[in-house]
Amino acid sequence: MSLPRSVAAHRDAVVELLSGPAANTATEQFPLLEALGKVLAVDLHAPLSLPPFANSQMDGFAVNSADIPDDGAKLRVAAPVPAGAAPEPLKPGFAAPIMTGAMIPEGADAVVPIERALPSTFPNPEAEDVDVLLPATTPGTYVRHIGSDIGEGDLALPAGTFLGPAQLGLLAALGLTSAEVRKPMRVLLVTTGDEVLEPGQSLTPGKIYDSNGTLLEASMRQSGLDVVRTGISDDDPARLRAVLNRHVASEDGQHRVDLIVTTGGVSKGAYEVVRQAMAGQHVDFLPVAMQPGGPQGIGRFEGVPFLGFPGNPVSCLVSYEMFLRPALSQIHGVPAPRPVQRARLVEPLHSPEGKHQVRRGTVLPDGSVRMEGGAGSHLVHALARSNALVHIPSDVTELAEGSEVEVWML
Ligand SMILES: Nc1nc2c(c(=O)[nH]1)N[C@H]1C(S)=C(S)[C@@H](COP(=O)(O)OP(=O)(O)OC[C@H]3O[C@@H](n4cnc5c(N)ncnc54)[C@H](O)[C@@H]3O)O[C@H]1N2
Ligand code: MOO
Repeated sequence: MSLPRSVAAHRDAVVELLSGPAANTATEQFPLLEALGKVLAVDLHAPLSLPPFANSQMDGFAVNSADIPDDGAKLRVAAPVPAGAAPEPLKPGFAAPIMTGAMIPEGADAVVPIERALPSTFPNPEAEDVDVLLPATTPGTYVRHIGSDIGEGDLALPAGTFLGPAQLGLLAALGLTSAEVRKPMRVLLVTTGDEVLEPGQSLTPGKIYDSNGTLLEASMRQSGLDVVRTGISDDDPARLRAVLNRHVASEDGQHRVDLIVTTGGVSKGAYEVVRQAMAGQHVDFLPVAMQPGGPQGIGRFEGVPFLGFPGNPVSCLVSYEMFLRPALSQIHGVPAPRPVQRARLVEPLHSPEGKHQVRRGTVLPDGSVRMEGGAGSHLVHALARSNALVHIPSDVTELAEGSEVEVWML
């Protein structure tokens, strides 16, 4: 039996597997919301400045600060400036009621908030010859200057940026309706097992529902991947091979998927469908010194990169988080790596010798971490309560309460 491979060595192998000539350099234009979770293909320069005009940060009075000496001044109230209006220039000695977001009139250089005015309420807009007493202010106070967020022509987002809510919000603020994105990497995801049923079917003795498909497709979609599902494969290797062949069949020399991920059928049972289906392919099945997620398959099926994750749901999630997700981050810059923190254990822990253990836990507001469930890789409920992966290095077998561990925030 081969010696277990270290977690780092297996991650390197996954990086190498996926680092070949870029499978897909094509780009596509997507409407903004459909670009969510995808990667910007080009450097994007701002077509306009933000803010596009100087505007008020407060409800108050737009003034020329030079009109108000240190001990304040009474100014004549000008026509009000609501948000959305293009105001008249401000005359000397006047103060214009102005609302948050409204354009600063020419001739004004500061805003005095309404709370600091006397009286501290806006006059009736119909009333004529009304005065207001205002304190001194300095140029620029409560003014949001044109281009103070980004200037027209400046780099708004570099190529390679992951488009999340904030980035799409920026594109919308710039008036854009679509984005040119990298055609996402396409993954064929196949869950396997005679015992596994689609959720929604009626559960008969000995069967369980497929959680791996949903868990991994959700993980992959969050990382911006395009996921193709085949339905659950039973334990017949010939049928699984046929399914894989159908999906990798070349079109004009182009593979239809960039990566195959399977779950289950990789360990030492009598019916290991994935192992059997890969006979004759350049695929290794090997133990990685990690728990859960020990048994792993890696290689190429008909030339297409292949990863075989073990069948237990938590093993699948941990395999994804420990190998595929970091490899994508390293190669493509997206998704962003999981935030890494240190946290204090609220309880003592044991860990098997020679294996990097990845437990699931909840990082609490005081910086400590509570384990959710035990080490078992079938504990999906405990996983669903967790917000972090808790790492216990392979050379550590005992940790006392209060010990510091590395956690990855999910
Ligand atoms: N004699 C040994 N037995 C096992 C070993 C070992 O080293 N020697 N390793 C154990 C470990 S660790 C793992 S992990 C599993 C890996 O097994 P497989 O990848 O072959 O997966 P299966 O046997 O098909 O399934 C394992 C487990 O997961 C459940 N499962 C499978 N698919 C799904 C799915 N889509 N959704 C939800 N649950 C699923 C399946 O019913 C099994 O309970 O092997 C151990 N055994
Ligand atoms: O490695 Mo298995 O994934 O512990 O259950």
